[in-house]
Amino acid sequence: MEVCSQLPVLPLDRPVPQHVLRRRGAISLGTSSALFGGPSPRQLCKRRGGVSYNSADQAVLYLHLLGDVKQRGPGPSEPVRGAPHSHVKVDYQRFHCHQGPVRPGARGLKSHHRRLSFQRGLKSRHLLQRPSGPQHLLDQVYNCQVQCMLDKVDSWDFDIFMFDRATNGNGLVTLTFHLFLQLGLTRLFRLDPIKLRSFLVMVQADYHQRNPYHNSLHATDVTQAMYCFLRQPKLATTLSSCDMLLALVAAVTHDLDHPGVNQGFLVRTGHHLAALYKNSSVLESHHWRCAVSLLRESGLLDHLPITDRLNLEERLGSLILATDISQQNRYLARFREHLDREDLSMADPSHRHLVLQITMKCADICNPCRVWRLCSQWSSRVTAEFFHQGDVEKKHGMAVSPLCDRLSDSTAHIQAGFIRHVVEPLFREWCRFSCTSLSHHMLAHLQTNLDRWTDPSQHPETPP
Ligand SMILES: Nc1ncnc2c1ncn2[C@@H]1O[C@@H]2COP(=O)(O)O[C@H]2[C@H]1O
Repeated sequence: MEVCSQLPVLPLDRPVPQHVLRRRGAISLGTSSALFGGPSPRQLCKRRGGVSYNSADQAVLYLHLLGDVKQRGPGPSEPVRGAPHSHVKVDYQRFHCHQGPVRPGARGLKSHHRRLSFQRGLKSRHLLQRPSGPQHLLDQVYNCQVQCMLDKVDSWDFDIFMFDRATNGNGLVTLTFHLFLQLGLTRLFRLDPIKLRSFLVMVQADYHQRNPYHNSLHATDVTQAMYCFLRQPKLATTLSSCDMLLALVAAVTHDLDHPGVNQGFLVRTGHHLAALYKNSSVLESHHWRCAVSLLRESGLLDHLPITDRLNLEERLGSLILATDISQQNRYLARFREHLDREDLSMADPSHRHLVLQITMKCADICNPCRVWRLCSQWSSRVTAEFFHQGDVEKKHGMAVSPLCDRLSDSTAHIQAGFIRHVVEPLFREWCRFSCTSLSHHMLAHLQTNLDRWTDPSQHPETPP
């Protein structure tokens, strides 16, 4: 396993700052006693130093030791004298595979598991399993299921909820990594697969899993939709590889660090982000800046010339900002004008960019165009998030935002309005631009779903 060389080292004798803990995680010294099999945690604690890991790199533990330390590594346990102020890198995978000083179930290992994230915990458990156990067979079943699902990742009826369960909540990383390979982007841009994975792990972690709707599952769903759109002939034959790269990165990052409340809430509560972005496209600007910071932190594009990187970052911003739903009419009017004049030229980079913005918008709000089985789940999730915001507003004596009052709004009513006024106008234009079987399929689902939402016999609580 390759080791990232440019990882920042935690300061040796100062406490780990909270922001470093959040991004990189930290493991107490107790863990290192399990690793070295030697001194007790108490003894180690007397020494200064620490153990850290990078949340993006699941294979390596970093030990920072001060003083004269006897170390027994995970391989043949020949004692090694650490130099004062030594900084030791430990191959985390070898640590788990090697059964030497560490026994599964031993105290050190248990505490180790506790401190790992869900994602990393799963991975390490997997590495510890014996090849012949029944759990291992279950893993095989899940791996096969994931592979089978990925083979159909271009299907509009792709069940993202089942995929997320099959990947144990790691759908974003698994699916996006696969799509980078599928589109040949990893090879074309000479992307380091480890950095790509690190980037995606950080992206997934920066979505709030407690949000019913704006979480990593939504980002995965949007990325899968984006892939379906990129495969449409109008795009597949005209977009550059750079456009494709941008489109995937924008889709997967477009709601990063979403707080689960809307811009109006942030403005009215005087949130610092609202002040920072002057009450305009507050959330989208934040998602974009988070995306840029993770791109830079992962070093994914570091090998590209700086001008190309800056240009990519700017265009990424312009795609993410296009998802601001309050600006929909502006984008749609421009798109419609081109379609009416029939002057949209995919050879023109600025026209291609507008098309990408519209594609991004379609991917973002395509959930009502999915088959009912999927669409209804998204509807429940988005309503749950709206109503939760309304509950918070009521609790603090604020005016309840539109669509957020669980006493006077209903899922069916919200969905019917959203489909009629927002989704349908956008997808009608999209269908004019890309008149394919997928576009007709989406419009057909949209109509079926609208019929169900507006059928009073199915939704008796719907206001007339
Ligand atoms: N099924 C849906 N029903 C109602 N609103 C939705 C639905 N899907 C998406 N949205 C809204 O569309 C918005 C698109 O931008 P956001 O992700 O910021 O927030 C999203 C929701 O407010």
